[in-house]
Amino acid sequence: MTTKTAAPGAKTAPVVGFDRVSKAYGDVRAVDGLTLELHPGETVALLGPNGAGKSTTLDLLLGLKQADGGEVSVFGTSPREAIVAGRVGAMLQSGGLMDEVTVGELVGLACALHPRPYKVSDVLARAGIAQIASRKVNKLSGGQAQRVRFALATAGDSDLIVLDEPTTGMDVTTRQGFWATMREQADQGRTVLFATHYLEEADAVADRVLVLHRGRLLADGTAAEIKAKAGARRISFDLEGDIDEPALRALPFLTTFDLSGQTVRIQSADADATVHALYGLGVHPRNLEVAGLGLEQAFVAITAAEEARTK
Ligand SMILES: Nc1ncnc2c1ncn2[C@@H]1O[C@H](COP(=O)(O)OP(=O)(O)OP(=O)(O)O)[C@@H](O)[C@H]1O
Repeated sequence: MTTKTAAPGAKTAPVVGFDRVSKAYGDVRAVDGLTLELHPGETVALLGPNGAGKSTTLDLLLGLKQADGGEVSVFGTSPREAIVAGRVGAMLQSGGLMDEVTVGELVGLACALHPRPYKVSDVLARAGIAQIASRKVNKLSGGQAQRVRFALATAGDSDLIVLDEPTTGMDVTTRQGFWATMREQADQGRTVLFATHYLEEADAVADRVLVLHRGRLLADGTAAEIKAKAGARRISFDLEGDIDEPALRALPFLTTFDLSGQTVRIQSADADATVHALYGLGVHPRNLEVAGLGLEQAFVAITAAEEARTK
């Protein structure tokens, strides 16, 4: 395997280009004027609540669905041309696996169809399914079937790997192995785009996070930038004696409030102002901690704010 690098100064087409792309199902705007570019070597997580348009976006990118408006390009060509040229490997959520064949036969077929195939034995080993190569595909557990889909996505030397919720059903060890392999792929210059509901995975693995909401891009940046964009901070402290809960709940800029025993945990859109007002109540908080949001909390804050804004 060689590392993929562009010639210095070369003007290359983006790996993926979405230019004002829309796709509706009846009244539902699944993808709504989406514009974005992906670049070589990026590992990009696509996040969004249920129904945000993640799968539709990936289907448009893979040419499995046609946009109603706008343009989708992959390596400067149509999705279909890029796929025929073997530049894209994909692992879809529940992509059908041919039931009556064995794992080895199916992976062998994927390798045979790829213009730049890897050795079948290498693909099986990388996906951790060499031991089950002779098993019929319809006899697999959910996690094993996911590994087979992963093997199909990496049957050849593709420049872009697209994964729709790839680790659903995988146990922790398999998941770790899976991401280690993906990191290798990205280190070799491949672009990896994955949709996920596991925000800790996005935080750990992706160097760019896209947050979709109702088919539109709500945030685009590193996980750290997304957390900063959410703005809010977590504040926790302990109080002694009687607690005036209504007064605490009335503190300014609170977005959440939780009182458990003598411990108060809140989120605030302006931690400085909240803490200032807290001392203004004349209480003496102990073990005061102010921390940034995790990606999961930032995601919830950003999408909730958008829900409130568009209500
Ligand atoms: N074939 C279809 N016919 C009608 N509506 C559809 C179809 N596919 C998707 N939708 C609708 O389009 C919207 C976007 O769906 P999509 O599957 O792209 O979202 P998603 O972000 O992948 O969701 P999830 O996280 O639940 O998988 C949803 O409102 C969904 O109900």
